[in-house]
Formats: sequence, C-alpha cells, structure tokens
Amino acid sequence: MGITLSGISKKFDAFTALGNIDLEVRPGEFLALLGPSGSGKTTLLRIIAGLEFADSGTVAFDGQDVSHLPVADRQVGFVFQQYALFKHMTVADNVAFGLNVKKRRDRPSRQEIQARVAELLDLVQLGALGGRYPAQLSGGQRQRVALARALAVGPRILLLDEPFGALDAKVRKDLRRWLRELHDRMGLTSIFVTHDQEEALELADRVVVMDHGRIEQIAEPHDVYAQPASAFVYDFVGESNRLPVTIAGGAVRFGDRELQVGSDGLADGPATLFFRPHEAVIVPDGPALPAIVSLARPKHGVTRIEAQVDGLPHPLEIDVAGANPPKVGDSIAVAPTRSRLFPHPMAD
Ligand SMILES: Nc1ncnc2c1ncn2[C@@H]1O[C@H](COP(=O)(O)OP(=O)(O)OP(=O)(O)O)[C@@H](O)[C@H]1O
Repeated sequence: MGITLSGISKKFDAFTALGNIDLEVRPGEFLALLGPSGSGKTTLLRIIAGLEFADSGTVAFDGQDVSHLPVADRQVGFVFQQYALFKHMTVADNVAFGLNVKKRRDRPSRQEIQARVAELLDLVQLGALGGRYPAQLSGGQRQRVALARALAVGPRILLLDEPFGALDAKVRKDLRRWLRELHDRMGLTSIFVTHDQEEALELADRVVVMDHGRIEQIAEPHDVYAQPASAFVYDFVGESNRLPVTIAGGAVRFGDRELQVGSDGLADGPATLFFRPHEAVIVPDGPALPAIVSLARPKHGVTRIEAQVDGLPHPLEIDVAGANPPKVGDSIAVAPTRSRLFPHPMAD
C-alpha cells in the first residue's frame, strides 16, 4: 500500500513542528525517518497513524484520503516506544488485544483468535512463551511481542517509532535484520523513526532526513551519504570536518590560505567546506591547512588523528594510512582530496 502525504503542517501553539511536508512512500517500501531530536519525526508518524491530526494537508493510502479517519479505521500497525505492553496480561493476551477489542460483528471467534496468536508468536519466534508476563521477558523479546501485537490486526502499513531504542547493540542488530526480513515476507509498507543513522542506512530502502519540521533530503542510503543535499545532511550523516571559508574569484580561502579545492560554481562570499576524515592527506606544505597533531589512535586499520588548526574551534579528524603516521605534537599540513562546499556559513 502506498502512502502520500501532501502539504502536511502541524503547530503546537506557536511552534511549528511540521512545515508543509510532501512525501510519497512507495508500496512495499521500508522507509526511515532520520533526524535529530525534535525534528518532527514522531509527530509525522503519529499523523500517518491517525493518533494526531495535521492542521493542514492530506494523508492518503493508495490514493484514498484518510486524513479524517481515526486510528482504529486506518488499519495500520504501530510499535511506539511509549506503547509498552500491558503488564498484567500474558504475552498471548497482549498479542490478542487488537482482535479482542474489535466490535463484536468484526471480531473473529475465540478459536480463530487463538490460532492467529499462535501463528504470530511463531512468526516472532516466541511460540513457547505465550503464557509468560512481560516482566518475564528480555527487552528484545518484549519488542517482538509488541510487533506481534501490531501485526495481529493484519495491517498493510507498519509504523515503528524507535523500535529498538532501549536495546543493547547486539540485540538491536539482530532484531533489525529480522524485522527487515519480516517486512519483505509480509509485503508490508513500513516507516520507522530513528535518530541512529547506521540503523537507517542499513535497514531502509530510502531515508528521509528531517530537521526543524522539514524534509532536507529523500534518497537511497548511499546517496544520503555520498550526495548530501545540504550542509545539514552532510554534517548529520557520517563523520565530517567543516571549515568556514571565503570564495573570491573562484578561489577558496581559509583565512589567508588558499586551498586546492574547487569552488563548486558557488558565488563569491562566505561558505562552509566539508570533507570526511578519509578524504584528506598529509602533505609537506603548499595549499594546505597547517595544523598540530593533538591525538593519534588506531581505528579500523588506519590511524585517526586529530589536528588543531589555528582559528578553528574543533580539531580536524583525519584518517592516515601507512606505517608511519604523524605523532602527537607534530606539525603537519592537511589537504582535502575530496570536499563539498555549501553557501551558508554554519553556526558552531
Ligand atoms: N503534544 C505536543 N505539545 C507541544 N509540543 C509538542 C507536542 N508533541 C511534540 N511537540 C514538539 O514538537 C517537536 C517535534 O517533536 P517530535 O516528537 O515529532 O520530534 P522527534 O523528531 O520525534 O524527536 P525525538 O527524536 O526526540 O523523539 C518537538 O519540539 C516537541 O517538543
């Protein structure tokens, strides 16, 4: 089922939580909403679920406007962090909940509900634990029960808000791989909220990067990293160094140093130069940034150094290959080998 959001805006008093969001989610897609805290991810998910209503704009499922339908009539499954399991109910009763509360005419028989619950518990690999209470489960098991509960009503859209937030790294990794398989197998259209970029990049077909209630970029994981649409996206996704520079007559300067980087066709004026830690080399001198090494440590087969540049509040982070990396206290010169310029200077 496809989801179309058109012109969605939402204010809380005078605060704009979402400003004019347009988004097309393709049928069968696994989409990540990625952004810093407060960027509007949860609010957008709640509007799609019908737990919140937009001030303006429309939500459509397969072309049908559902903007005014309440949550119960939207046939979406959701796993929100705050929707914890019911403590006083067994795992099986938790999973059956959505079916048990249906109006009598829509409610399956007791036997049908039992069979469906057993099937769902098998699906989330908790077949033997139906009789337990939530307190008797691990965090990862609880999240799987929450998923089974969300899937019980047979949704075609699954919405997940930081579903793995509270879990340790190993469980998180296993669970997200498993979730991706489940999504594919069940033919769902899923949207999940995360502020963990690794999770978004690993799991999603496309990533929606949000900031301040706006969409900064919608792209496939690789492109969000390799072709960031804005300074914000460059900075937010992956590691980066940034440098306030001035462009004058096509030359890019940091202070009075001219750098050997292209001006990306930008007009004269202040700009911010970005480069990744692996996109720079140490050179003897020339059009480069003079710096003092303040830290050197091994990282994934290279040496990550931190280099202090006069006039920069943060050290540059550079990955250096080879057997003789610079040492703390060395004077070096750093030359970016690949970089991106964005026109607006960013505040630190
Ligand atoms: N019911 C509400 N009343 C007032 N302000 C709200 C309400 N819900 C959300 N907000 C505000 O709207 C903004 C967006 O919140 P939202 O929860 O959508 O962000 P988020 O990107 O999901 O953040 P997080 O990653 O921290 O969960 C925040 O500044 C939040 O304080």
